[in-house]
Amino acid sequence: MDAAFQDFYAEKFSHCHGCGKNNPAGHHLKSRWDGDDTIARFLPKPEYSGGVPDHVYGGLIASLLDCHGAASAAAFAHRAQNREMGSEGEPIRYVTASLKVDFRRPTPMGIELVIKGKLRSMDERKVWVDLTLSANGEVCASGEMLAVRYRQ
Ligand SMILES: CCCCCCCCCCCCCCCC(=O)SCCNC(=O)CCNC(=O)[C@H](O)C(C)(C)COP(=O)(O)OP(=O)(O)OC[C@H]1O[C@@H](n2cnc3c(N)ncnc32)[C@H](O)[C@@H]1OP(=O)(O)O
Repeated sequence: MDAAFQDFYAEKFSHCHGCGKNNPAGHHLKSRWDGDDTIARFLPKPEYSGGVPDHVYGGLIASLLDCHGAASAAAFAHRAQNREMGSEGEPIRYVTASLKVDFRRPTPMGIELVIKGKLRSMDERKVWVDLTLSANGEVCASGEMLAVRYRQ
């Protein structure tokens, strides 16, 4: 499988609980291209249940959208410069400035979740990303992110 966007984060930036490869207790979310959009897949462990055992905890859903959106913003910004993540030159990295999540229906446990990102727009320092999280082909949550370029 192709390298994920997060595989190109510097070691010092790889401690995120949601997506950092250097966080042994973390989720290790991996985001990749899906045509012009982005995609990640994740199967929650049973301890991430919500109010009832067969629904996913909303905080985990927000976390998955957060990490996928920030990684997607970085990838979109690279492509806007006709580059890919990991290419030569200064890495372009983004942090989440704002994330709105709509929980549209309960998210079932025990099913691989599909998280997708779509570029809405970008300017010099900001990227707006539309996000969805689906199970069994149904959108369970959607999100809107503003990611801001991290000044190294
Ligand atoms: C912190 C992490 C460090 C490590 C970085 C490594 C990076 C590579 C690895 C990534 C690892 C995985 C990441 C996973 C995703 C997270 O979980 S990231 C962690 C959660 N996010 C944070 O902790 C971010 C905390 N906030 C901040 O650091 C600062 O507020 C920001 C977002 C960098 C912006 O601050 P700033 O650089 O001083 O820029 P500022 O002028 O305030 O804002 C820039 C523009 O954005 C707009 N803006 C800023 N915030 C907002 C907002 N909430 N709503 C609307 N507009 C806003 C401003 O109005 C401004 O617009 P313009 O005037 O340019 O039109």
